[in-house]
Amino acid sequence: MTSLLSIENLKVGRPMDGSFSTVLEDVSFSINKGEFVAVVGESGCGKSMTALSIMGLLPKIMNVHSGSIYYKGKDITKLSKKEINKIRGKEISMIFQEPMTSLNPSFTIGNQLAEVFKYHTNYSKSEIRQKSIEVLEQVEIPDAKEKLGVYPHELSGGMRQRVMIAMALACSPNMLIADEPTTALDVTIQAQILNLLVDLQKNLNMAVMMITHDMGVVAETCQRVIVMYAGQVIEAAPVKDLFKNPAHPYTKALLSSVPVLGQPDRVLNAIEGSVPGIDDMPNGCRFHPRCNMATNECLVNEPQLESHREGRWVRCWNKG
Ligand SMILES: Nc1ncnc2c1ncn2[C@@H]1O[C@H](COP(=O)(O)OP(=O)(O)OP(=O)(O)O)[C@@H](O)[C@H]1O
Repeated sequence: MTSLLSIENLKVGRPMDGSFSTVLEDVSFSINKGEFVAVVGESGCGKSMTALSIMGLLPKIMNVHSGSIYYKGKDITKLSKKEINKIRGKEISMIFQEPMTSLNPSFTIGNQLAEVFKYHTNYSKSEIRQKSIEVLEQVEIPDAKEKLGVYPHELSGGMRQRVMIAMALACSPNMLIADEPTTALDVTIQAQILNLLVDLQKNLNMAVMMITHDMGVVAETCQRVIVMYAGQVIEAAPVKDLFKNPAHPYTKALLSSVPVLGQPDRVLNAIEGSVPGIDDMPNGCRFHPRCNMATNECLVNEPQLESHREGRWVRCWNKG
């Protein structure tokens, strides 16, 4: 299968007085056309920075130090602002955790959708109105025509997230990045939004990269999983293989901290310790201080991300 997006040895961070404080180190993975991929890991592992690197939206204090992000074969880290603006929102779109922080409270839903179309298309006013209704219907918002005239605060959290998805879909992107899209929603609404994302991915043959903490969500929605730890990819595998047979001790620990329905006696293990900060990285394997399988080699030498069985990649000296 050909990759739609391919990240190769990406290093991102913050230049400081002649030194470089790294938040992403040697990040490599790819996403195929129409594929639903989850990026998981604890808070601070670099999931959002990876997404923002793809979007060309890193915080001003950070930059791409080295490596590449190929989109349709072109390295988008080398594009000018003008060139990346043409891709962002049109070919690759992103939705965030809390729609209220992304929607402008002073403008109607119709106004905000119109802005997206005006920026990326040459549609007339009436075409924009028609397309806006169509895209709201696509995300299953009832009474789409009437909703064009309402303000974000007049909608529920779930409806606001649907509006954000509609704005992201407006120009039929090839790829949608969803950063914790359901975290701010209650459980029943979460399930509806996830089902919607899965349906859209299938019906539109759109690639989805979903960032989440929730392994339950991963099991139900995704085809492949990228596990990140301390700014690196430590495992990548098809979802069934990962759940059945996790190879990295961190992935095993993440999975053993998730409750399973019908297994009330299962012991849940919290992962002791915390993700190291960017200026506090241990030598050797970054996970070794928290790993119950660490050997002397892990303390000294940094493992590389290596192919491990078909379709799987693992960064560990003791992969199981
Ligand atoms: N604006 C920023 N300025 C400086 N450092 C930042 C900034 N945003 C994130 N970082 C640092 O970059 C690293 C990666 O953070 P990132 O937000 O990508 O993690 P994450 O895995 O997405 O976490 P979460 O699940 O909490 O969103 C962390 O060490 C974090 O402290």
